Amino acid sequence: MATPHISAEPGDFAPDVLMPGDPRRAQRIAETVLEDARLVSDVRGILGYTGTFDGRPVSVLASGMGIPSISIYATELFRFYGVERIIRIGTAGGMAPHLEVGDVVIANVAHTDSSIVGNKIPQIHFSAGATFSLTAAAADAAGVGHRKAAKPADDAPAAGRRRRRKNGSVYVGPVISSDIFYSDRPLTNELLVKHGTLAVEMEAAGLYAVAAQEGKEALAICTISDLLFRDESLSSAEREQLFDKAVALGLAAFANA
Ligand SMILES: O=P(O)(O)O[C@H]1O[C@H](CO)[C@@H](O)[C@H]1O
Ligand SMILES: O=c1cc[nH]c(=O)[nH]1
Repeated sequence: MATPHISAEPGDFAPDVLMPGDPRRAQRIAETVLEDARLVSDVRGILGYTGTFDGRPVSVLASGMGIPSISIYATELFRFYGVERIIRIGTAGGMAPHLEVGDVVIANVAHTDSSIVGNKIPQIHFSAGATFSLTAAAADAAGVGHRKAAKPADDAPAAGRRRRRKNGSVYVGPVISSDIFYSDRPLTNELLVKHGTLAVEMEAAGLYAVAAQEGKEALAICTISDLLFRDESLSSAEREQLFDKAVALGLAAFANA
């Protein structure tokens, strides 16, 4: 029983699915992290695989870019393939000044400018939140615990700040899931940072809204691929390959939540 966008048969997907945006990142995760991975869907080049990790069945399916795209794949997996939990393995632009390229953000909530999510329930500003148990398990696996991650003092010199910490720090906090990649809204970005937003990406809020609607579970774990307020970014090849820590946290969350 294929759906319009997934060619797999019932039972082909595991209840737990890792979901990167990029189909080539999905293929790399399947080939380098999962055991005995087999291709279960390739409609539109959106590759889906099922294998095992530490003896537990796990699938990986790309979402494509943006809330409409991830909403289609998440809905079809939850509604027609028995999927219970989806963890997005994304990239994101760092907004908060203490973030560095290579850091990881566990998105406990996702603000959005998307009307699909914002207007989901008439007259209500829908709150797009991750599943608590997955968030807590991912944070525990990262050693972040449930306390706010330590930030460098505001008056520390920038170079000193960078020397005192390693790339690959993990933070738990809000992201903005925007419909606009090439955004020209400096005031909006400044206000989002003032309100504690860590990073910008394009899918988490849509995934959380679909999970809420379908009564399922979801989380987004994003690796910082570029910095909005500093001239630093990864190439497309690096964005395809930089997922190790996020995948490890996602798999730990599936195992321990
Ligand atoms: O790397 P992925 O997971 O696709 O995530 C980010 O990258 C894309 C934009 O380049 C958007 O999908 C954004 O959310
Ligand atoms: O949506 C995104 C993803 C990565 N980097 C950005 O600046 N925006």
